[in-house]
Amino acid sequence: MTDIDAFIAGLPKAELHLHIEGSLEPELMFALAKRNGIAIPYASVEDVRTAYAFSNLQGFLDIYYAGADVLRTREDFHDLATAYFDRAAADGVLHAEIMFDPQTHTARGIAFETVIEGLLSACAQAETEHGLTSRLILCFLRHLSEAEALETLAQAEPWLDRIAAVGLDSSEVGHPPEKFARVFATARDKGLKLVAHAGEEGPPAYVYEALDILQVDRIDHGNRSLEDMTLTDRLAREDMPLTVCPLSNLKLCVIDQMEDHPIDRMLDLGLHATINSDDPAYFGGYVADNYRAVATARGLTRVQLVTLARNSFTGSFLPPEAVAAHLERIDAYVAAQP
Ligand SMILES: Nc1ncnc2[nH]cnc12
Ligand SMILES: [Zn+2]
Repeated sequence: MTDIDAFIAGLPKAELHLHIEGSLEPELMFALAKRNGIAIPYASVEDVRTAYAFSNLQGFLDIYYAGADVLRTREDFHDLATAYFDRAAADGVLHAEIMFDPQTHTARGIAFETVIEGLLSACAQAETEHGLTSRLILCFLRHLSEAEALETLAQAEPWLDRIAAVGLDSSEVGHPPEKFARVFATARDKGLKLVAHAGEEGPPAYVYEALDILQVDRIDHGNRSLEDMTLTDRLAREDMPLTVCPLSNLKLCVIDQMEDHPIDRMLDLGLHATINSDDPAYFGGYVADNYRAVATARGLTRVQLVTLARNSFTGSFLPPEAVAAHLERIDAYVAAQP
């Protein structure tokens, strides 16, 4: 391990953009398929990994939704999230805000309760076993209708005190944030925080809509904001967190090579950028791998890495006193470095 790898592994960090369904490793996919007696269209773990070559977001989503079919019981969701938390804890993650896609499961006849109770029990266990705190973000699939999103929000009603935020994911182009104006207004009225994927493949106009119409608290990805300097100035001025996902950007061809990643440009522009893994089982790495990949390709300094880690806590939905305690942990870690 190089100095910078070790520095990244020990750096206290939060993960703010992680789809729990995207943390389904091929080994667990096979184990759950066996446990639930489900046939899957792959002969081996290697066969699955070979299939994970994507040329855009939709190509990935098709495989990702198919993979989720092995998730059937509360125990499956618990095991999925526990596997993620174990990996995250090993990567120095102290707090994780986890997205889940209930519609991917309710459309297959899996009850909302099964999904969320499995996830919540894993969240409680991660706090006991690793001291890792977490929040849940309920994402609406934007290729489905606003009425279906409202129905999903209604199903979530008994658990709203255990859901931090709602989000918007799936196929971006052709499904602008505006389509979900009423469901986000309803969620805001219920006291939920708001996030949305915007500017991953979609144009800067979608980022404006997420800000002005949905009134989000964070932008997931936001890469294409860099095409519009008026927008980047605004994002910097408003200190709007961007949950950037370098390995995802590479695998989904948002960038051609990691050497082209704009993470340091984002920091130079004063943007509140954070580093995250998005769908680590599909994109080849967890959060520390994402830090390492950009650190190596872009020659990031320790000061820049610390800024990214600080941004992850200040951009989180933790209360101010918890954020302050995490920032102190980062300071103590940095002070203890040789
Ligand atoms: N990167 C991504 N963009 C949109 N929807 C997603 N769902 C899971 N990962 C996603
Ligand atoms: Zn995402």
